[in-house]
Amino acid sequence: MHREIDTLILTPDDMGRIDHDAAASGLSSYGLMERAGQAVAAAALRRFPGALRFAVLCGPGNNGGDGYVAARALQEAGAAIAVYAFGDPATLKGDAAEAFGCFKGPVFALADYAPRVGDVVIDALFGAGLSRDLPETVIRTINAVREKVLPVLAVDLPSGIDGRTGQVRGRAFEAVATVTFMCRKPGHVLLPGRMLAGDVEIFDIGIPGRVLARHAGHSRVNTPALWRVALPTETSATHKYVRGHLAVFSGGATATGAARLSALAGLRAGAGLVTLLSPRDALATNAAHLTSVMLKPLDSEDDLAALLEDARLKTFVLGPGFGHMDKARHYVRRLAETGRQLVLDADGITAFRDDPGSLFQLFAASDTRLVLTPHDGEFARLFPDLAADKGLSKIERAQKAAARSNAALVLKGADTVIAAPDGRALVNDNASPWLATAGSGDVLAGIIGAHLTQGMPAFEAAASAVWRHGEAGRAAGEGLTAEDIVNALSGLSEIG
Ligand SMILES: NC(=O)C1=CN([C@@H]2O[C@H](COP(=O)(O)OP(=O)(O)OC[C@H]3O[C@@H](n4cnc5c(N)ncnc54)[C@H](O)[C@@H]3O)[C@@H](O)[C@H]2O)[C@H](O)CC1
Ligand SMILES: [K+]
Repeated sequence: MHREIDTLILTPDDMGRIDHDAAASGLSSYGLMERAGQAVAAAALRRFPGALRFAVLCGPGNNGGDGYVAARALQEAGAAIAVYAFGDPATLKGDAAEAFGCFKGPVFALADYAPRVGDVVIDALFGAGLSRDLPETVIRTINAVREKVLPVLAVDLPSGIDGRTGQVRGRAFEAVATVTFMCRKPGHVLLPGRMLAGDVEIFDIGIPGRVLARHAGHSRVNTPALWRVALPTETSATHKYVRGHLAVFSGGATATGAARLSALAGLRAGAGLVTLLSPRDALATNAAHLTSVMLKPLDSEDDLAALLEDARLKTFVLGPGFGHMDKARHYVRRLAETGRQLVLDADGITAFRDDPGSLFQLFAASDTRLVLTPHDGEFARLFPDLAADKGLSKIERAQKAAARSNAALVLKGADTVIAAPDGRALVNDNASPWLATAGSGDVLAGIIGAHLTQGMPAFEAAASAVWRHGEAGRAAGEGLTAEDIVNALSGLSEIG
C-alpha cells in the first residue's frame, strides 16, 4: 500500500513547523517524544536481541530527549543499559528535560564512554537540530565506536549528518539502522547521508495528516505511485505512430556508439519508431549495427529543417557522443523554435557552457519541453553559481536549476534528483552501484525520449525513466554493461 509518509521528504525546518503546529493544535509534544523514544527502544530490542549492553548516548536537545525515553524503555524491558550525556543534562529544557526527569538511573559524561565489544550504541546525540560541525568530544566518541566496529542504531539521523543536505558535519556515525519520525529527511536520501543512515525505519508518532500536509513541500522519494497514471497505456488500438517517433542525433564516424545506445533504449522503452540521424560519414558504421532502428542522413541545419517538416517527429535526443558544439547549438535552436521536445544530454549540455542563458531563453515561453540530464560536472557548466553554492542541498540545487531553465532537470548520481520548474522534486533510490558504467547515461536519455514521445509530461517522463533505468540496472545485476541495461528494459515486469 502506498502511504504518503513513505514517500514524502521533509526538511528539518518543515519538521520544526509541523511540531510547532501539532503542539498548537493541542497535541502533547512530550507525547510525541515519548512515542519516538519507545519506537527506538522497540527497534533496538528487535534488531539486537543479543546485545550485551545498550550504550545510550544523549545530546543537549530533543534528540537527547528521545534517548532518555528509549533508555527508560530499555531498562523497563530488562535490558542492560549505560547512559552517557554530551553536556550537562541538568540544563536540558522542555520535553527533553521531562524525558530526562523520568529516567531513573546514572548518567555519565560522554567523554567517559569506553566502547566495549558487545555494546550496541543508541545514537541520540544530534538529530534535526545539528547546526554546525560536531564538537571534538563527539568526534572522539564516534572514532572510538567506529574503531571497535560496534553496531549503531541512530535516532532520527546519525549524528553528524546534516538533515537538510545529507552532508557530513565534521564526522558522522555509520548506523546499521536509523529510526526516524513521520517522514524521511533529505539527509536520509541524499549521499553521503543515505549510506551512513543504514536501514531507515519511518515511525508514525501520531502527527495528524492535515498538519503534515499543511507544511509538506514538494519533495518525495521517486516511486511509481507518483507517476503511474501518466504512463502510456497499451490498448489494442495502439499503433506505432501513436506510440511516438523518437529521433536521436548521432555523433561522427568515430563516435556513434553512444547515440545508438540511446536509440535502442528508446525503442525498448516503448517508442513506436526510432530514427538515428547520422552524419553521412558515419552512415556505414551506424548501418552495420542497426536493424530495428531506422537511419537517416543529416549533416546540416538545412537537412534538419527538411526533416522537421514531418510534424510527427516531435521528440529528439541530442548529446550522447555528439561532438560538434556549434552544430549542437544550431540544431537545438531549430528544435526549440519549431516546438519540439528535447532531451539534452552530455555534449548537448556542454555546447551551452559559454552562454547557458541562451538555452534557457529558447525554452522559456512554453510548457516544459526540455529535459536536461547533467551529471555534477555538466551541471556546473550550465549553473556555475548553483554548483558552487555549498549551502544548497542537491534537491535545492536541482529545484533552482529547473526553475531557471524551465526544464525537467535530472541531476544524475547514485542519488539522482529529478526536479520540475514548478518546484516538485523526486530523489531516486533504486540505483545499484553497477549502474555507473560507460553508456549508462546514454541509455537513460533514450528512455526519457521514449516516454516523452509517448505523451508523458516532461517531469513524469524523466522520473519514470530514471526509475526504470534503476530497475533495469538491478535486473541486469553485477558487472552489467550499458547494453545489458537496454536488454533488461523489456524484461521488466509491470511497473510498481
Ligand atoms: N520532529 C518531531 O516530530 C520530533 C522530533 N523529536 C526529536 O527532536 C529532534 C530535534 O530536536 P532539536 O532539539 O531541535 O535538535 P537536536 O536535539 O538535534 O540538537 C539541538 C541541540 O544541539 C545543539 N547543537 C546543534 N549543533 C551542535 C553542534 N555541532 N555542537 C554542539 N551543539 C550543537 C543546539 O544548540 C541544541 O541545543 C529530532 O531529531 C528528533 O530526534 C521528538 O522527540 C519527537 C518529535
Ligand atoms: K542521532
